[in-house]
Amino acid sequence: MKFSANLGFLWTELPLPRAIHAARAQGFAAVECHWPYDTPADDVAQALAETGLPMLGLNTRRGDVAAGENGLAALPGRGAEARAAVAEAVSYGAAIGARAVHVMAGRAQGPEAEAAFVDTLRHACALAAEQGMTILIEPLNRHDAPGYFLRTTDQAVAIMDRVGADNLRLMFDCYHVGRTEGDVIHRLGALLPRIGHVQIAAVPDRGAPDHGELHYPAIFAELARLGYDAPIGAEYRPGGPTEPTLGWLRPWLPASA
Ligand SMILES: O=C(O)[C@H](O)C(=O)CO
Ligand SMILES: [Mg+2]
Repeated sequence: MKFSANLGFLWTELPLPRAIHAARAQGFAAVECHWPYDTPADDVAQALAETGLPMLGLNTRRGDVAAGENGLAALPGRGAEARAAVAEAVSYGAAIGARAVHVMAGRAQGPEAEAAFVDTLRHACALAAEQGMTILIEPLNRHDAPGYFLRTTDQAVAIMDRVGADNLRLMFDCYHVGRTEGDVIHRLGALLPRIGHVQIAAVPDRGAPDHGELHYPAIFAELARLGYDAPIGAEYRPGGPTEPTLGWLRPWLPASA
């Protein structure tokens, strides 16, 4: 197994370029982030070049976070802002060589929200395809993201079918699936052809993937059996400095690391 450090949660006390170096020093094979937009893309690109780590993905902006917004793509009447957020993410992602953009749906419900989401995703997929990038959508659990449009993996598959784009994939976050859907190992196998990225954290506390309801050694063994060899995103809250929480990673590092 190879792992990607999610720098939206790990090493958040460091500026993003230094966090990329910290991830490399600890043996991660890749990095991913949430909202890197306050950091000049050139600085991120330089850190990636210095470390040799790929940037797997970044998120579209969420909108007015202070007002509780958590994405724009499924908000009826907000299509222009959603498209601008997609354009910004694809442009920033292209500048740093990122492989994927996670388009955040936002808090909305109902057929109009679904139509808005599908419309934004079709646009996003076309834009991302020009850069050879993938678009990801991620169901978020109701405890952490109340009111979020995209709730379940079944709903995500239905949306992907409706959009009908080759570069649209599911972000399968074992934490979110474990919190509300369960049956993680079975779902990974069933959804493998639709999955663009896998993320991990303990359930239910979202700590390091070494305790809690999900037994990650079994999940990693299943992913290996399925032939999944892309880096898995460590998207957990370390609750302090990251290094002391990395015991789970050590068995997966080469002996020299
Ligand atoms: O929270 C998550 O699981 C995400 O992956 C994310 O991108 C931000 O909500
Ligand atoms: Mg996630």
